[in-house]
Amino acid sequence: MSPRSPREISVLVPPDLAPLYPDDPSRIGPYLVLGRLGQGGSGTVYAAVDTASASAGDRLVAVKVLTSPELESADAYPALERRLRALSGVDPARVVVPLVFDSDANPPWLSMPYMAGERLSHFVTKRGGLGTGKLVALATGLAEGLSALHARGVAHGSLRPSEILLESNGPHIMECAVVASPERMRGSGATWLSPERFRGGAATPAADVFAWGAVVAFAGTGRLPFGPGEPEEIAERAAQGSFDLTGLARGLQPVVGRSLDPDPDGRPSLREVIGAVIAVWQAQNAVEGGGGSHAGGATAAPDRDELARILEREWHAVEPPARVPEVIRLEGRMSNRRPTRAVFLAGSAVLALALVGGGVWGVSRLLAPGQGDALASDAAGEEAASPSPVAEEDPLTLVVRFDPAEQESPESGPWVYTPVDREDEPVRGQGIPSHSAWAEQWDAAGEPGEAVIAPDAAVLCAKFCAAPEHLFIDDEGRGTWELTGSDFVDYLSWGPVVIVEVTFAEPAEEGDDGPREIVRVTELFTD
Ligand SMILES: Nc1ncnc2c1ncn2[C@@H]1O[C@H](COP(=O)(O)OP(=O)(O)OP(=O)(O)O)[C@@H](O)[C@H]1O
Repeated sequence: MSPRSPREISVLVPPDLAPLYPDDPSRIGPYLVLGRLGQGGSGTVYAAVDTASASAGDRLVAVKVLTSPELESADAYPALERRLRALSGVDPARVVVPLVFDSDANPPWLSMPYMAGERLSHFVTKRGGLGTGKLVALATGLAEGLSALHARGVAHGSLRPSEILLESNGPHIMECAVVASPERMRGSGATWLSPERFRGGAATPAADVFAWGAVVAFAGTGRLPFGPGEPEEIAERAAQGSFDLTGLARGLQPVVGRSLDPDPDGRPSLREVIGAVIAVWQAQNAVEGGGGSHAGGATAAPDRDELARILEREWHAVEPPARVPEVIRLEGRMSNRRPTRAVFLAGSAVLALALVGGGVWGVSRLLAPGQGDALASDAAGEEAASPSPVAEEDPLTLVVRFDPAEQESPESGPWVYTPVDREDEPVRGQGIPSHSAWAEQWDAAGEPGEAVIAPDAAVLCAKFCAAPEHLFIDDEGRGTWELTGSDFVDYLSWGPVVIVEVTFAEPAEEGDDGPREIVRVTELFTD
């Protein structure tokens, strides 16, 4: 057996992974794309590899490229960013939450843990309604997941059986990134839409409680609670509170019935829902001689231990098919957005024109004394006769723009940067701008140059660290999250444009005109 090359890694992939289409991306953000998991109304989901993960079992992620109609308007993107950021902080026990996302990308994408299991819709359609124990576990698990979302200010808005995954350790709520519009839901999704949502109302916690009731009724009976028919007929019955819960475990009928109240104010809170379902389980277990204290009740605080106990005792989920090991070669891992030479040259010409009148915002704060002068002389065109942008007067510290789309060799370098500055003070406290919106606030202030990035360079990033919980900016708008030069290089092979302050190493020898070495990078950003 020959030893595996360090450029190969082993990944456990699903046995039935569909191949990529010719136009599918081979790389999304930091991930290598392996195959297709499926396509829905809001985008395409790919199986992809997190090459940074050390364990074969955890390397597989699902990456969803969002192309939903809800994202067609420009103002949808800031809202998407806020929502993804909030979702990243949701307790992942019962909700599939984003690991990394890029809402600036075109199209935006998010990665999530790869989840194997069966959708509730398929499960019930194939096997009929769930038994009481499993139904109670599903009902509490979903209510717990919705509570976790609401605790972060996120209403799901489009909960339905096809977005509930029955996984080996319990149910999981999926598809939280984009709220399906009432128009999109009205077709086949009318059953799960509360009357106020069907009329076009916003996603709210009360509407999620309604969807919870409809899903639990369906899961318990195998039938649609408002019966079959055209969406308008179903909505009419929902608006009249005309549901049929025959066959649903008797103890659950009152709380499910109240959840389906056409009036949002008449619906129980999730806390009441959880208390009521726990009480049903405890009563049943007492009758059957099982354990369980009778401390539940419709308004008691949900008991996390009891929820865990219910799942442990009652959840016998479908075991997913075993994943198979696959060796992935990392060679040829390249950005999908490599520029042509023509694009780069065109960009340089525009930058040369932009030199005159370059501003100096932050230069006094961001550069050492005297370095602003060097930039000003660049702007006045004194460098025009110089053969190299890295001539002797170049400062050791410079504010620059790295645009991954301009990198000829995003993995091996040298890396192209453009000096930038700005005239105005950035407005703070207006929310976090996108990478591109932030970069546009900076003007070119010098010719592009080439540098190498020391793998162990100190890197303080703000937004480009990508994982939202890593966004730490100090009072001066500088990144505080520590990475290394290697991480920054990796980012340059896939990420959006970034504005950073770089510090170069002292030239080894007088007159050395090779690419300068960057030993420190600090991302500049506002909040
Ligand atoms: N985290 C994940 N892990 C594994 N597979 C996933 C994951 N997320 C989605 N999938 C799979 O990707 C496919 C598409 O899912 P997606 O939720 O985008 O579409 P959908 O539910 O079919 O339609 P819609 O977008 O209209 O809800 C489905 O087969 C789904 O099981």
